[in-house]
Amino acid sequence: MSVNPDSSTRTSAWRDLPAAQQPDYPDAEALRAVVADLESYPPLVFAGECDQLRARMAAVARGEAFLLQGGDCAEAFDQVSADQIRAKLKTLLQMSAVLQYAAAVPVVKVGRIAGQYSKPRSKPTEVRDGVTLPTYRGDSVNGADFTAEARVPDPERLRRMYHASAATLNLVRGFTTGGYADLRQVHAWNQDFVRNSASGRRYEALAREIDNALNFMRACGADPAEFHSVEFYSSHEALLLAYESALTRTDSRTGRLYDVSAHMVWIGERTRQLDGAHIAFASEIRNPIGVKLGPTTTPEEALTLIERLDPDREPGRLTFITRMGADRIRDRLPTLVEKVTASGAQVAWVCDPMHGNTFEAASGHKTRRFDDVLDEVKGFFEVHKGLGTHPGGIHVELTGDDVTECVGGGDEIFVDDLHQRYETACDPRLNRSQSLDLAFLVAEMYRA
Ligand SMILES: O=C[C@H](O)[C@H](O)COP(=O)(O)O
Ligand SMILES: C=C(OP(=O)(O)O)C(=O)O
Repeated sequence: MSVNPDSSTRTSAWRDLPAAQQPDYPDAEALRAVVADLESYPPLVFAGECDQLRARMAAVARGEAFLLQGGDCAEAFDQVSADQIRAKLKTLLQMSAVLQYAAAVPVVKVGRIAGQYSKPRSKPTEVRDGVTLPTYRGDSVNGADFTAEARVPDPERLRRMYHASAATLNLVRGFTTGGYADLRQVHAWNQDFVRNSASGRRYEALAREIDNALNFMRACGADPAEFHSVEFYSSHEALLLAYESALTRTDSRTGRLYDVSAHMVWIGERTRQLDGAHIAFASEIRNPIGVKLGPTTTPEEALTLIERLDPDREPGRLTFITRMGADRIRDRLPTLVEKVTASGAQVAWVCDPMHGNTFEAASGHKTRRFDDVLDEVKGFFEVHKGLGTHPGGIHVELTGDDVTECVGGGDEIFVDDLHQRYETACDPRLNRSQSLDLAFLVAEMYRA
């Protein structure tokens, strides 16, 4: 199929370039019709909010704030429910409270949420019991069921992605501004969790301290609006260019193009080719942009990415999300950071400790060791401390549910437990307890 639907008015350079990891739609006309509809739909976010996030990310790049970016590896259409969205949000709010209080740093909160429906894959096909079918590429592309019918890419799924994103974002906005995210709720976020988990109990002790601090401030007459709601932003991988491009709009204030499918989008490790369509697309939009950098990234590539995506060297515009693997971060990251810093660019450096640490357990489950995740974050902090640069944040795959997908953590999950609640649509996520453990440990590292 072509990602070059004629109906678009947003002609741009990316359309003539090779686009990796795009679905092979059997019906080009059906794709064109969906894209035309998407082009007419209202934006999911406002350009002004993207600018606000860019300003927040500029503080991260300058070393004045910390990014917490997290959520599902792959959102799924059948999981757009109040319970699941609330659980994810609660986990992120708890992590953020830990970081803000224990590390005393402003936290920029960004979900992998309300649009994270598309997955780049290592292989185009999957084989089970001798049967070969196209690989599952996320609910925005095809179905996860292992049947020939489910695996056919269906452009109607792009429309469902838009509606699922809109419903999710609507609830997220309700939760974050309607009282649920009020700091007075620090205990409520933990209520269902505290009794049976060590990290829950540790959190509860911290929540009591926050409560005391709030009471003290209130007694002093200070009760700022910032305590009653939370700035929360959405993000996802800008993978499907037909969708992302259909959701670009010209901002009436500035005349610039924004991808209004999310506040921030990132370009993945598999699609960041310098001469490819994804980088060209990202260079044309004004949103804050992330780029994943794996262990093979050369300093020259990083510098060219800066040239393409942040030619004005604007702090907050570009975030490098490194995902090297625990065994390589101390070796690969220093040169990249050194050369980028020497170039004068002020990017935000963020650690994704998940994607370089995946392995297959004997049971066949894809998993990650909590200790490897932690070790990669430690390596990230060590490198930045050594170079005098700012460890700007973490980017994590997590869920608010008590799944058993990653091994280890304080409430330890063993390899033999993986089958119990292995629910991810793609890669293994930290569960709530592991996420909180990570937040406490990161707070300690940041403070140190
Ligand atoms: O989340 C990232 C990728 O989509 C995922 O790691 C790819 O997994 P695969 O190697 O099973 O295709
Ligand atoms: C695919 C992802 O990561 P990466 O591009 O780093 O492999 C992801 O974050 O979902």
